[in-house]
Amino acid sequence: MITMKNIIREGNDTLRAEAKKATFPLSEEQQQLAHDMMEFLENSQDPEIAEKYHLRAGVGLAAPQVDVSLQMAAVLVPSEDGTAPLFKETIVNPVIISHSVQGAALSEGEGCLSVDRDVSGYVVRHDRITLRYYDLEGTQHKIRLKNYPAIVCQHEIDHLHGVLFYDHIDHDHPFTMQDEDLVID
Ligand SMILES: CNC(=O)c1cccc(C)c1Nc1nc(N2CCN(c3ccccc3Cl)CC2)nc(N2CSC[C@H]2C(=O)NC)n1
Repeated sequence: MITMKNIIREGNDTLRAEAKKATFPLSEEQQQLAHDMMEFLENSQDPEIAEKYHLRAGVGLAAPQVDVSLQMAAVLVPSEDGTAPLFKETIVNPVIISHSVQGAALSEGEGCLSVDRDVSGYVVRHDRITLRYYDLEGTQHKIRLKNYPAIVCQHEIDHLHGVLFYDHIDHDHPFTMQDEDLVID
């Protein structure tokens, strides 16, 4: 299982590299990694397992964060009421093919499993995106996401291109955003 010791932190060059596009069929090893990444997110969101294994909770994990420079990320955004997740998918070779002009940012800022410090400020992203990606079988998908799931996917796609959330923060005006941008709780 993946634990925090497998997650690389700021300063590791892999976090700033352009990850390699996956080719299909994925290797057994790459398929196992996808499974392990999703399992990490599930474990991290379970208070008992997270406490037992000292896991930081996350809703997304990109392969470069476990030192594998491959364009693959696991996303598991739970619903408020604990029923079916808002979004659960392993996205391979994801591309944002269109997006809203309107921006959005998490009201509390963003955290990252690879950043062991609080960096405050609005991370303004696209509120709505049309995302093209491949699943583990190599089937192409084109979906529209908005608000929190859209923000999480943009955060994970950034990791595949060596971008970290605080690269987007205007440190002179960290809590300034356009009037039409949304603040998401
Ligand atoms: C500095 N302020 C903050 O971090 C911050 C502070 C307050 C609120 C938010 C909303 C903040 N922001 C933020 N909170 C999260 N979590 C909230 C708690 N949750 C969770 C926790 C426990 C069980 C189950 C779950 Cl689900 C896990 C996810 N996640 C992200 N990000 C940024 S996009 C990728 C995603 C990620 O997985 N990061 C590790 N940001």
